[in-house]
Order: sequence, then C-alpha cells, then structure tokens
Amino acid sequence: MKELNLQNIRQQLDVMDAQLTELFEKRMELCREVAEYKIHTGKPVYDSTREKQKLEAVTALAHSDFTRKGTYELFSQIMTISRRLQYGLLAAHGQAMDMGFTMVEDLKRENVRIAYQGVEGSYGHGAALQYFGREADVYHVKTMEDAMVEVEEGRADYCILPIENSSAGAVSDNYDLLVKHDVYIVAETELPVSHALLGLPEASLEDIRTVYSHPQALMQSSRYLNSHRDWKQISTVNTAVAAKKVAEEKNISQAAVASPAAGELYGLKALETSINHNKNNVTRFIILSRIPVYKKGSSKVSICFEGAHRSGSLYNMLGNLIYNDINMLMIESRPIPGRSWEYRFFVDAQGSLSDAAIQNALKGISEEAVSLRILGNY
Ligand SMILES: C=C(O[C@@H]1C=C(C(=O)O)C=C[C@H]1O)C(=O)O
Repeated sequence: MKELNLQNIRQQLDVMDAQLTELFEKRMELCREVAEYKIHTGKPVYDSTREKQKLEAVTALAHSDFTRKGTYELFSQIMTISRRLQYGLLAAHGQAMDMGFTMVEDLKRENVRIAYQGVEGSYGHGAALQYFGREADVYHVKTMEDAMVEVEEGRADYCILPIENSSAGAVSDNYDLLVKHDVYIVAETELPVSHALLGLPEASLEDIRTVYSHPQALMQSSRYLNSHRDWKQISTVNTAVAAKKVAEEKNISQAAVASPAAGELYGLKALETSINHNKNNVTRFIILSRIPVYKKGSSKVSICFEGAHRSGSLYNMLGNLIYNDINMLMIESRPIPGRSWEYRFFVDAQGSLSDAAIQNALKGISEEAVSLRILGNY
C-alpha cells in the first residue's frame, strides 16, 4: 500500500484550493459582467432555465453518485452567490424594487376609526385603547375577518388583531387572513395578559361555584382553577362575554376569568388577580391599514412567500437574508389552501424598507419565489 503522508496530502489540497479560489473569483468577475448586461437590458437576475441546464451539464461530468450530488450542491451554491452579487450591483445602480410602500413621518391618528374583534372589555379592546389612547374612536365587530373587511372597505381606518401570544404561540387564522385581504401591518403593540377572577361586588371566594371564560383563559389559569375542585368551569366565546354574563345574571355563585379592565367595565370585583400560571403572558397585536405606508425608523419587515416545491427552496429564500446580513426575527409556516402538504412562509426580519440590504434581499426573494408579499414595515 502506498504510504500515506498527511502533510503531503494537505499540501496538495492547499494547491488545489488556491486554484479553486482563483477560478471562483474569475467566475464572479464574469457574473459581474452578466450583471452589467442585465442592468442595461432590464433582464431579471434569476434565470431558472439556465440554472437547470447548468446543473444538468455539471452533474453529467461527475463520475460517482456521491460526487454527482456534491457537484449539484456546490454549483447550486455558486449560482446563489452569483445572484447575490448581481442583486447588489443592480441595487447600487438604483434599480431597486418598487416596494409599493410610502414612508411617512407619523401614522395618521386624528379622526380615525378603529375596529377590533370581540366585545367591550376584551383584550382586543384593551390593546386598541393601549395603542390609540383611551379617547380613541373604537368599535367592535364579530370576527377577525370582519375587522379586516371594515378596513379594506374603508369603514375603519385601522383594525387591531392578535397575532402571537408568548405562551400559546401564533394566532394562525390571522396569518391566513393577512394573505387573503388587502391590508398592511403599520404598527404593533404588546399587551400583558393577566387574568383576574371576577365576581359580583357582594361575592366572596367562598360563594363561587361556577366559573365562565374563554377556553384559552381557563387553560392559562388551570392551575389556580383546579385547586378549587368544586368549581364548575364553563366556556364562553370571549373573556369579556363571560364578565358580562356574570354581571347580568347577578348570581353570587358565578365568576368570570377576564381582564381587570373587563371587571371595571361591567362593575365586577376582582376576587383574585393574576391567576394565570405563566406570569410572562403577553399578546402581540398588529394594527392594519388599507394604505401601504411605513413610519420612518420602522425596524421590522413582515413578508409572506411561497417557494417552489423542491429541495433547498426555503434555504435559498432565506439565503437572501443571510447574504444581506439581515437578522431574521420569526418564521411561521402555514398550509396553502387547496394544495395539500405545501406551505407558505411568514417571516419577520429586522430592518426598514428604505435599507439597501432589505431592498436587495426582497428583490432576490421576489425573483426566486413563486410569490412574495410584503405585509408591512413597522
Ligand atoms: C450568471 C447569470 O445569472 C444567474 C446566475 C447563474 C450562474 O451563476 O451561472 C445562472 C443563471 C442566473 O440565474 C446568468 O444569467 O448567466
């Protein structure tokens, strides 16, 4: 057997890697010329047919299954890097994508109407007042979708909807609705969710036999509620509806799990406060407008995209963020209606639509994805 000498093999690898690097740089120089051609002709950076042909051609040169697969991966990466280079050059020539959004100094807040889902005293109501002020012109509708339609059809300037809870996670229905309706996220607000046990003013803990609330709130307070084994727990559509029911039925044995604000509104007494076991329970609400604007200094961009249904597609989409040095804050996937086992992705990234890095990344995703929608910058 030939004697193996590690040092000697490594020296050969070093020589070869230097050659590869030199060739890689030469290739990128050619790609720079391709970019110039595209700047002058307006041809898009991404050419999937050419890339497919290239992958077929280079893999045909390989001699084993292993190197064929490796060649495929290697050239997919090289072409991805080549596209990044070209997007950067196009952006530097002022050929940034028109995002369709206008930057404003401030969001309009005077004489605005705001729709929320639920009833008075619900957490949605609380979030609306927290963001727009206690004097704001707020009104409620029945469903989350109704709230979006109010905005879309111009009856409301804004609507406010829960999108994520720190313990329960994403409010998935609202992600789906964001794609269905022509509305844009213009702001967000975080509302600490702290449940109280609310009873009639004359009630005391010993009187309670039945507790009403939304199933989520009952669950979030289950440790406390289950320590009172004799209490019957009954679900309602909303925490505020539970509070209203207790106030109206005037039965001393009934209590509701709802916010202290709902208690105040319906004239109930807090028999116990902060009964949810996760004390860091916060719900993030988004504020939607039908006008695509973003406030100067906004730092979070939300997008939604569908990638091609093939290996590495998501990886390549996210590569656009990585190569532009953008920090991804959140990713959520949702099934695409009517297409079993295919998904669309919702991503929050740090930055503003006026940043070159964000523009560059979005241009890349928009060319390479099946579809891209910018949901907002706030
Ligand atoms: C270099 C080009 O741009 C892109 C990158 C490619 C590559 O690096 O080979 C191939 C096709 C394009 O998606 C080109 O159009 O030829």
